[in-house]
Amino acid sequence: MKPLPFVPGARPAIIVPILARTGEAAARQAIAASSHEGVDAFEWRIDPLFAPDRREGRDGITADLTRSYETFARSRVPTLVTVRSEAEGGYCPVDAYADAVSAAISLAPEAVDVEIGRSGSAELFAAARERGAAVVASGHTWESTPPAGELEGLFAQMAGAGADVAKVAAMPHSIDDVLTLLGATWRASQAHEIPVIGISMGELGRVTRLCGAEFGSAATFATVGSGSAPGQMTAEQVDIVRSILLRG
Ligand SMILES: O=C1C[C@@](O)(C(=O)O)C[C@@H](O)[C@@H]1O
Repeated sequence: MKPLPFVPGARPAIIVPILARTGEAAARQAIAASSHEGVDAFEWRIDPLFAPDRREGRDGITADLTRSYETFARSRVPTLVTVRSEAEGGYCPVDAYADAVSAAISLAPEAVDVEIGRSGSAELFAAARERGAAVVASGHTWESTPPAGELEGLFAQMAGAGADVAKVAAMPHSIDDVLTLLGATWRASQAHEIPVIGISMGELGRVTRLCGAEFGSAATFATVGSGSAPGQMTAEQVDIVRSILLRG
């Protein structure tokens, strides 16, 4: 288990997703979540601001982002800013994706999520680097869990593209799928220099959110309040298991 470049400390990180329709609501959630000691990073999911039913326009969104990010920047907790596209289970239309990630990068957060499967991802990697943000490359398969070779190929593609962190999330339909994801995560953690994150979603995959670090995963997404994906557990629950596994 390698530590994330944007999180101090070597223990598996607890990342709390912040998902709200406005920047102001997101900032309020971040303030509430920062009082939990076990929280190592926020993931501000800004894609709801780019949803097709929003009417602010790009200038209004930029103003909301900039104003609200001040709260994140003042926090002791580092922030990963994520735009999840509609293609991978989020709210941002694919044709607005690159522009939305550019807006995320211009906030100069500690880290930015870039979906490896979107066109223009290489340029976004470079832009994030230039701004000093670590790149968390990501790939999600919501329908099923691909075979181990494909999952390992995805991790390798991310590492080869120069990501600082490689993250893969897949939906299981059986315990075999969960084991496939855990095995691929373990082998990727041994094969690449960068930290990897492997998540099996839904009820079946919950064990990967609690014990993923034992299989080489550097972080887990856990909630304070509402969550951002099926199967997420509370930060409190994950923190208890983490301290048991670390024998702390
Ligand atoms: O990539 C991920 C992982 C995730 O999908 C999960 O299953 O916990 C939650 C998302 O918010 C995040 O961007």
